[in-house]
Amino acid sequence: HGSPAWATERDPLQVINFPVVQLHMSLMAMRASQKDFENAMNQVKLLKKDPGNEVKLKLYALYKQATEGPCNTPKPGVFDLISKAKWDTWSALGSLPKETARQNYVDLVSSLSSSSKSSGQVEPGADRKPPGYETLVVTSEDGITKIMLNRPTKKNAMNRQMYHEIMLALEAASKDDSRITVITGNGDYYSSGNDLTNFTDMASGKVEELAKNSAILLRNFVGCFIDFPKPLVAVVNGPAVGISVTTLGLFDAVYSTDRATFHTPFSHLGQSPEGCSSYTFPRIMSPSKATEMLIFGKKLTAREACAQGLVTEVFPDSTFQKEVWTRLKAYAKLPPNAMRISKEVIRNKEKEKLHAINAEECSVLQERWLSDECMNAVMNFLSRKAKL
Ligand SMILES: CCCCCCCCCCC/C=C/C(=O)SCCNC(=O)CCNC(=O)[C@H](O)C(C)(C)COP(=O)(O)OP(=O)(O)OC[C@H]1O[C@@H](n2cnc3c(N)ncnc32)[C@H](O)[C@@H]1OP(=O)(O)O
Repeated sequence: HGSPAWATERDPLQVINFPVVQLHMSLMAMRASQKDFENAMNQVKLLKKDPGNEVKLKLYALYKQATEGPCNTPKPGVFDLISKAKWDTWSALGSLPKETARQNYVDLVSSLSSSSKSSGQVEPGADRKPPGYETLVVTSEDGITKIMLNRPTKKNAMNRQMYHEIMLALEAASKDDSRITVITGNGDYYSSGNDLTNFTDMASGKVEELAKNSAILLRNFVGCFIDFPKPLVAVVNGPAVGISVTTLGLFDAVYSTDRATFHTPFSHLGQSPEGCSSYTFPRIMSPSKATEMLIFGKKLTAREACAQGLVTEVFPDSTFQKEVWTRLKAYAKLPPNAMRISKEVIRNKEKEKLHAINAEECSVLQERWLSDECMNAVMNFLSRKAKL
């Protein structure tokens, strides 16, 4: 975990990369003195749990408003995401008086300190808890390990952290005593695919090195799906885009709500297929149907994706969760060794081939990421000129 620059500047925010804690704004009527304000600044440095970026931005904005007044500095450029987020939050405070900002800052820190103290108490058995994830919620019950993508406000876009955490969660699930592993999304999307802000690092130079490292990350990520030993099921709770669609070809079953759509707009983004889809999709759905999706970016409805064989079964959205989980719980009662060995028999013949395809796709993409076509498409999205 690398701390972003804004967390290490001389702001009153010094810590990062712990799970988000719940924010409870205190409505204290008392006015905060300068001394209270200074105490609060010191308290922030002592917080045991990171309050999460949203709260830290709020703290930053209140601090600036309390000490400098309304924001009147120039708006940072589109690629300077962190400065822009700070600027946006400070600007949003408008003409809030300095005293009120100071009071709000003190109240906010006080609520964080009490929440940090109460969550610091050790629960019985806490030492047996699985490691925390920032971008996922991972649970295991009834023989099923559920890996839920958990960035709903970003439509579960996959940032670097999420790629790493999915790999870790799959590794853990392959070894735990569950029989089936499920990937699903929190909120209205399954996933909007690669987080396009992953590209903003390219603005900081060393682009070839970054593209090379990203290709390694992608290859390892897809490799985890190719090698996963237990039945792997996608519970597609909403629209799916990009890499969240292509990897479906490596799952053992894909259950979808009728609200979902399946979209791989690689040409629109100046990119090319990954997740072994250049191999799996033509086999699953026919070469020409795969062309429509992977080259022309045709978006499929869930029913169309089912007719093409990418989706195993579609359920009405109103009964989706209930029906799918009832079915999965029944499947999870089947003998685990038989399921694992059957998967081996079905998949092992293809494994070597899939790893070779994966390597080739990643090396093509490494070049694509450096192309004008790709950079223009990403910039259009980030500057709010384009959406899918
Ligand atoms: C060299 C660098 C390489 C990088 C690292 C490589 C790692 C491996 C790469 C693997 C290759 C993968 C390829 C793909 O997956 S291609 C697909 C990429 N995805 C997209 O192009 C989708 C972009 N998003 C959209 O078009 C729309 O957001 C969407 C249609 C999905 C939803 O529209 P809607 O209007 O309903 O919602 P919002 O746009 O308002 O979204 C809410 C907030 O979520 C943010 N968001 C959504 N999707 C993404 C995304 N993919 N990347 C970044 N951010 C995303 C959106 O900006 C909103 O944020 P704010 O509330 O802050 O505005």
